[in-house]
Amino acid sequence: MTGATPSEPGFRSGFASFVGRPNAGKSTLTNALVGQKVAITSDKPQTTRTVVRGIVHRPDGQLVLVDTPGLHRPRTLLGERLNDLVTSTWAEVDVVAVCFPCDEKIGPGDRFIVSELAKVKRTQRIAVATKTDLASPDRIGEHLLAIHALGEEVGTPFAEIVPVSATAGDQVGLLADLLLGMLPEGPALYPDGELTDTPEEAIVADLIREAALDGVRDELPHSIAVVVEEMGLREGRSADRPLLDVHANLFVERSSQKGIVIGHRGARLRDVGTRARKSIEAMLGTPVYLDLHVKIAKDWQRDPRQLRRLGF
Ligand SMILES: Nc1nc2c(ncn2[C@@H]2O[C@H](COP(=O)(O)OP(=O)(O)OP(=O)(O)O)[C@@H](O)[C@H]2O)c(=O)[nH]1
Repeated sequence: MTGATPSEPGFRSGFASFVGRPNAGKSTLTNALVGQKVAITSDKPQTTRTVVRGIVHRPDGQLVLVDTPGLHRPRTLLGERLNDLVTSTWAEVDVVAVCFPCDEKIGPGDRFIVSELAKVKRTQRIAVATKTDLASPDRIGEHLLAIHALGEEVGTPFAEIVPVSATAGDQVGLLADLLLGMLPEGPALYPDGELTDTPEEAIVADLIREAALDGVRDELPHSIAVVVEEMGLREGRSADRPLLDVHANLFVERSSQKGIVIGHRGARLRDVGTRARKSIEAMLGTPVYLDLHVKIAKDWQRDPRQLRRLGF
């Protein structure tokens, strides 16, 4: 199979999705497999709102990773929509890989996800024990047994259980081999070299949101949305000195939150802008002028009209 070209028999292609409780390491694993930062990571739970696809290109196949938000008990309209998005994604992919972080015990949240997943019939499922670098070998062994027991308990045993560390790069290649082997034979779905089909605006919005969330300890984890209003190369610049103009709005729910985001005399917003600009530049390889405004969209998580406007 190795060495097959995208049109040859033996070439495999398809979709896989990482699921798991918030902070399980799904985005980091997607990035490690793709080899470039495409999905946002954050030490705050539930930040992955956009479905971002990372694409792993190999001589013997093409693996498209669909990065879904974490499933959680819905408390708002946004929460319900996110859960719908998660389950409909599961039914459309070839493999779902459930991530269980080694530094945390299996809990009711994991059981909920696995029993929801058991209802999706066609999809193959494997388990990934993530963050092995944070646990002792004994603890990892215990964790693998607990994952196995959970699969048995819900009546849908995992086809494989793979321990990995995305940050240390441990077993990431093996996981890629395994996922690829589970895909059907078929031609490449995306052109070679393409890493993601998410519009650049969405990636840029995620990077700005990531910068804005960073350091706001517990004040507003779920209350920030970013919309890129306009993005384009500035006219009149020579080809060797391009400048990308990005105009974005950062939405919060209340004026108290606006104060937190902006900071004393705008210091925090300036800092967010600088960090966001640097990560956009690193991602797109072009100098960026970032024009960032903070706006209030009152209770946007509960308002269908606002949700639509903000792209949910
Ligand atoms: N030490 C270690 N940390 C990791 C590893 N993978 C992820 N992390 C960290 O765990 C945290 C959560 O990782 P994410 O990849 O954002 O988790 P996620 O499952 O996508 O989270 P949500 O978007 O909230 O669902 C981040 O601080 C990561 O840096 C790993 O292999 N080792």
